[in-house]
Amino acid sequence: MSGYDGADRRGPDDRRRSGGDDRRGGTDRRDARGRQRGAARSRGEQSRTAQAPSQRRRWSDPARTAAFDVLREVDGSDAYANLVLPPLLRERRIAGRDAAFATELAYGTLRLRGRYDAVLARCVDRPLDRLDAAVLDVLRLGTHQLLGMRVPTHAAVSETVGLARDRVGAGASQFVNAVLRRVAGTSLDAWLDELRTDAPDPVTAAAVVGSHPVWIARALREALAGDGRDPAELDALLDADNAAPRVTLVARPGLVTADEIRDGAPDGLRLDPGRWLPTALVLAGQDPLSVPAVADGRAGVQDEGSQAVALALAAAPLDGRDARWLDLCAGPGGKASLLAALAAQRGATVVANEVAPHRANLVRKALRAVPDGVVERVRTGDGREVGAQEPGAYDRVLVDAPCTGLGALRRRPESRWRRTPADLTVLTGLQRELLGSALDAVRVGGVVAYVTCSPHLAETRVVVDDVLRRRTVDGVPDAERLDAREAVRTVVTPGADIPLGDREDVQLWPHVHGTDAMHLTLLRRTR
Ligand SMILES: C[S@@+](CC[C@H](N)C(=O)[O-])C[C@H]1O[C@@H](n2cnc3c(N)ncnc32)[C@H](O)[C@@H]1O
Repeated sequence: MSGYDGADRRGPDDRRRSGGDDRRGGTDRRDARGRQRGAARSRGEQSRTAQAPSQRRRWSDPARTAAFDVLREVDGSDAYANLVLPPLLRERRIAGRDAAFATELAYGTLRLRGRYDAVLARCVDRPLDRLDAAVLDVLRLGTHQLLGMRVPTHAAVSETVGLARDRVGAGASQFVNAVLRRVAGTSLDAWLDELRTDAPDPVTAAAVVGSHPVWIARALREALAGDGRDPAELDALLDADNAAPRVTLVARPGLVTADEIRDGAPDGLRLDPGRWLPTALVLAGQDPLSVPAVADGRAGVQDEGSQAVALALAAAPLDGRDARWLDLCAGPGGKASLLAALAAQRGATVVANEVAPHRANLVRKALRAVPDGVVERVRTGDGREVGAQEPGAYDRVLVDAPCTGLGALRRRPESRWRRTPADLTVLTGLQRELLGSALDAVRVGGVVAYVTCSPHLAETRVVVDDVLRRRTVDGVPDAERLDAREAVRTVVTPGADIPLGDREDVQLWPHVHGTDAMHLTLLRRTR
């Protein structure tokens, strides 16, 4: 081990100087194994043999530097990686394979941070929280290249050591070199066996190997069991959270069809049918905005699970008037636009409510292709007040409640490390109030869809049970559960045999359905 003590010895000017050279990126010179072909030559470096060892690899390559900068931004400013990385790649003109490499490196490292920290803790002679945070991020990036990507050991170590030298300092680079060689000395399978064996109990083992906080692994295991599934599926579920999700498009009914999207797509763009829904198309890798229908709002980017719950609300059986629909928590407008497209076909109108003004603006933008007159208004306000302000005014109401997002962890690489059990207390209180307001806002006989992108039982079944209990008079609640499975089955592609369990509510799962873990309960107001 080197004598590096974890301190960042360079001043900020040094850091700025070494970081200011990133615009050299943008060439498509990376080979399939993560090496940059001719990178040294393109930087005008001397040949390796002509250099003194201390001068070797003065610059790290742009893709690794970009991934490192994203990790620092996520760690230091609580930023969201998927908001930081794309503009950073554009600004530095990093494209093609380099962009794909930087994206996999940044997102994969963030997702698998828990697993890699457990490995690194076995290779470093002090607690990880005593390392300089930048050094720890460099080590995580190197470990992901070694254990999570197919980068050859030599390239992974030497390029990461170069990154450490550039971004942190020479002392750190020796330390990084020593630690990464220890990581590389054991295979991924052997590391995982060791982590599993050392864990105090099976859930902790699954959490460490599957790179989730233990409290989340425990909650997901309970949710699987609560949905009648085998808790042993936990490993598969955690694995699914660690895989990059595919980009799924929605063809908004009446505005465009899946076939029309395909016909209008640029040459060479691959669009496959969705797994469950006729409205869904899967895009292979490209920028969704290159699809004309996405650019003009007739289509959008939307997970198939999100499409399914919105379509199911519109398909739920309803007696009598079906003229006014409400989306109580609409921002940024994905489900509101799908509902509005359906409402246009059925002669209904939609009110979209959102508490955050900037997100209400996103809803307006998302609704731009919906025919005039269908959207009654986009209202900026607290959804908890709508029930009291407009009692019984709506025929269908969607409550897509703010939640922990534990069902969409694969989309937000860092979020699992930010969430805490304390978030549940705040969110579940809000969820109860929003569902109560929705039940007040719907007419007798009307339908409410309670939706979360979390399978956590405290956010799903417990909220619904509790709200119904509070609305009970003489032992009878004023709303009843409908069979949400039936509603979902009516909207899936004919012949698609979607597994939906044996409860009336629907819980989708990434490892089973390939969707986010969306929850749907359908309720009918009875009095
Ligand atoms: C899960 S997101 C909704 C996603 C949206 N339905 C879609 O498909 O694009 C929850 C939304 O609820 C909003 N929200 C939070 N508290 C709210 C409240 N008290 N009233 C209304 N909306 C609220 C959040 O700002 C967020 O935009």
